[in-house]
Amino acid sequence: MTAIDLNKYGITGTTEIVYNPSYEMLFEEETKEGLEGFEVGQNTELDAVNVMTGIYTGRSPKDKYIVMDENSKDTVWWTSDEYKNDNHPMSEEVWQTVKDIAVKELCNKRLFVVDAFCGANKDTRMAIRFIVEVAWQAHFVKNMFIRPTEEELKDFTPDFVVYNASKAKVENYKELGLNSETCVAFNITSREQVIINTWYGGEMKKGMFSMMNYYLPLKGIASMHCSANTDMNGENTAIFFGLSGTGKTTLSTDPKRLLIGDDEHGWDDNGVFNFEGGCYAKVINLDKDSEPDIYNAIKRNALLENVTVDAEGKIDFADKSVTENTRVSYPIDHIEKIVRPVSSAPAAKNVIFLSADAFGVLPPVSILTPEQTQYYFLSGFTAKLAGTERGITEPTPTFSACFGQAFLELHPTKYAEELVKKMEKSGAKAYLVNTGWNGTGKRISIKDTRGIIDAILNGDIKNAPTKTIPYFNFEVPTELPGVDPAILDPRDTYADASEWDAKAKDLAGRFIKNFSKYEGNEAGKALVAAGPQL
Ligand SMILES: Nc1ncnc2c1ncn2[C@@H]1O[C@H](COP(=O)(O)OP(=O)(O)OP(=O)(O)O)[C@@H](O)[C@H]1O
Ligand SMILES: O=C([O-])CC(=O)C(=O)O
Ligand SMILES: [Mn+2]
Repeated sequence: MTAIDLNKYGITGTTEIVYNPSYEMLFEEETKEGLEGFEVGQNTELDAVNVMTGIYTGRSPKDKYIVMDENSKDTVWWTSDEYKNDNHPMSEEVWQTVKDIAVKELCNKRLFVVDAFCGANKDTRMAIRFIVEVAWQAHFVKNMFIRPTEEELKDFTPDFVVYNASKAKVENYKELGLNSETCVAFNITSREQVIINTWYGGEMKKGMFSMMNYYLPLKGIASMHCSANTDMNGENTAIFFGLSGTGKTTLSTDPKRLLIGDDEHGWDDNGVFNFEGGCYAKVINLDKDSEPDIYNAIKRNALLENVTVDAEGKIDFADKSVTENTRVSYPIDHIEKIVRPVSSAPAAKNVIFLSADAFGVLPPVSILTPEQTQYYFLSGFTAKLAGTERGITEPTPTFSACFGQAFLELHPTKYAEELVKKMEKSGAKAYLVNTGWNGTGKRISIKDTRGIIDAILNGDIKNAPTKTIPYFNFEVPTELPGVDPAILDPRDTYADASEWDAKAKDLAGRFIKNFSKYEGNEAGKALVAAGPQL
């Protein structure tokens, strides 16, 4: 076993280091006698362990901080009154205090240390060292990040260190001017992340994604919250942007194509590459027949989170009593059709923006002009359903720049600039795909959406007859093979088209209002004409 010295991080008195545990070892650790509380894992009928992640079953953006220092002060896109975001500044003094809390928590313990990579390309990847107390957190990062070979581990020198002190609390947070006892802080200069009082693994996954989003665009590489796949020859690459729940994981897992990755990618002069070594799929209401590949990926070494499991290990995927955000992480090779051995492929030819529109306004597919591409990328629209089940209340519109505002460390226009450059070079076309609702009150079926995606990827959409949708000026096909023609013009899904009209005007107004934050400069102003018009 590689000798790891934690003293240099200030972590002293370590009783044992479990270094890069094997999957067998993780299974033993997660299910061994004597574990308590949220450390307990339970094996299930699918032979994957399920864990409860604790109070936090999702990320905590209000507790996210970045150290403001000489290096970061003029580069990071800080939150401001004009444009609020999740990049809250932290002073170097407060950073030292929270780091001390984390280090103290990790002293005199038996710890798991996982060394892994973020980024499939050797020249731009980050070597990350995760120091955690909880076995399943080690399992989560082993699944989600790129697992080094024995050879790579021999001379592994971390570029970034993550101190996960999920069991600690920032007791004096008020005094420190922080939001709560929970803290997720990044130091871009010393290249460290500190996590306190949240057990949720997504803070490590999306934390390192945020760091890639900082470092890569500054090197001229696009860094994107998207899934990606390519054809069986590894030639016709597509990327799928979208906020949570819009279908990145579902639609990129396609038995006809090779998966590159389901959530985080870079795009450099050689093409599109995955940051991750695994996938993180939603499992709420997971259906074996409509999503066989994801279902079959749930086996030994996959890790379920917050799923309801009975004493015999029987899983109830329909139960959302713990959270709607039930998940499974699995190493990417649990999916059969993937790009091997490195998760990368040539530049994308098709760029798809996924939006789950709960207003029932957006067409299921729109062909975007280059200007519309920029406008809708910067807008990053999706809608969440407020009410859970019956009696749908108000849909909640979300405008999240670049379909991933929570993870952007630079100004959104920087990501748009890099994407446009790459798209121009490869001659890529962009489409806006509504995976949400229409006038029927039902969600557009996965079958119809898959038919639309197929038509984009095999070029059928280029030969389809089209029409223009008012207010948005979207060009939409009127027929596509394998897609119900009655849904392609959203107005046709309403008993009375004037209903669509009223909702469309309302949504157009929301876009216009949201976009005003980009109108401070000439480039932003120039894009207004590409957006909805009232
Ligand atoms: N037409 C549709 N297209 C895509 N997904 C759909 C559609 N209708 C229903 N769904 C459901 O919506 C969910 C999409 O979730 P998915 O995990 O693919 O989103 P995601 O974009 O990967 O989110 P995250 O960023 O949180 O991982 C799935 O549960 C899927 O079954
Ligand atoms: O990490 C994920 O896949 C879920 C996600 O996008 C988020 O954290 O908002
Ligand atoms: Mn996903």
